[in-house]
Amino acid sequence: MGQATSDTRVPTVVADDVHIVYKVHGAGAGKGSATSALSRIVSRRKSPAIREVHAVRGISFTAYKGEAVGLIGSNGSGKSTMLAAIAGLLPTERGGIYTNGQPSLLGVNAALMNDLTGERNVVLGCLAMGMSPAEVKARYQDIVDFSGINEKGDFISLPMRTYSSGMAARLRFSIAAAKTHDVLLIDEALATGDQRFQRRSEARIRELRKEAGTVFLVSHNNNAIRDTCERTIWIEKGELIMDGHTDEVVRAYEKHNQG
Ligand SMILES: Nc1ncnc2c1ncn2[C@@H]1O[C@H](COP(=O)(O)OP(=O)(O)OP(=O)(O)O)[C@@H](O)[C@H]1O
Repeated sequence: MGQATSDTRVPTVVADDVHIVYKVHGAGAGKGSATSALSRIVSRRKSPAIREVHAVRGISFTAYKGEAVGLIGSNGSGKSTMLAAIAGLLPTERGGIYTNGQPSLLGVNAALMNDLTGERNVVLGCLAMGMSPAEVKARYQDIVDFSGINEKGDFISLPMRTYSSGMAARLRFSIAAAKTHDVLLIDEALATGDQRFQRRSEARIRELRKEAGTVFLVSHNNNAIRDTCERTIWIEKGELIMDGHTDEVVRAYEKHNQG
């Protein structure tokens, strides 16, 4: 008999040689269009009608239940693209992403409705995440309190368009964090909000991890990554540079940025 393996971890996200290509239509093409007039001014070079951006190039990893995984890398390295692909929002050009459980993307662009009040958005957001009306009623006050939206007045009854970007991001996070997620994908949510809110959200992410799922966190804030994730994946130019313990990976990333 061979040696028994004792890996009892449950895989939640498997990325297998993932390639993602954006196809940008109308990049400078089209007779007489504003874009072509503009491109005549800015450049004499003829641009193709469709331009391809190969944003993710052969990334592979497996994430497990109970893990919080940080995604780091410089601007445009492919972190948000990878997150959107895990959420199932972008098709892969090559390779595949397999998820065990429902991924939820909580990002600065999560869909809330600007013309509706914070109150209505909390209810709709919770229903959209699959909560029953009774659950929404039971969780409503906790969500509003967690967001801190009402600390400086009755903002929750005002339309979301009157909120600052930080307030809106806090409300999005609070709605998404009210539910236990199989796979929770967070894009820069911790970078918004004041320090008190950041501490609250970091604590909530730790709870969400204990409650079962896997958390992915994209951030330029290395301290938030250190405090929240014990594993980190570093991406540059769409390629995986390093995948390991957060301390080691962040140290290498910081060293690379200093050099
Ligand atoms: N909708 C899009 N259409 C075309 N190209 C895109 C689109 N979104 C991103 N890209 C390109 O894909 C690459 C990766 O972008 P992505 O937003 O994933 O990077 P990122 O690491 O999240 O960056 P940042 O840290 O600046 O948020 C970049 O070259 C970017 O220009």
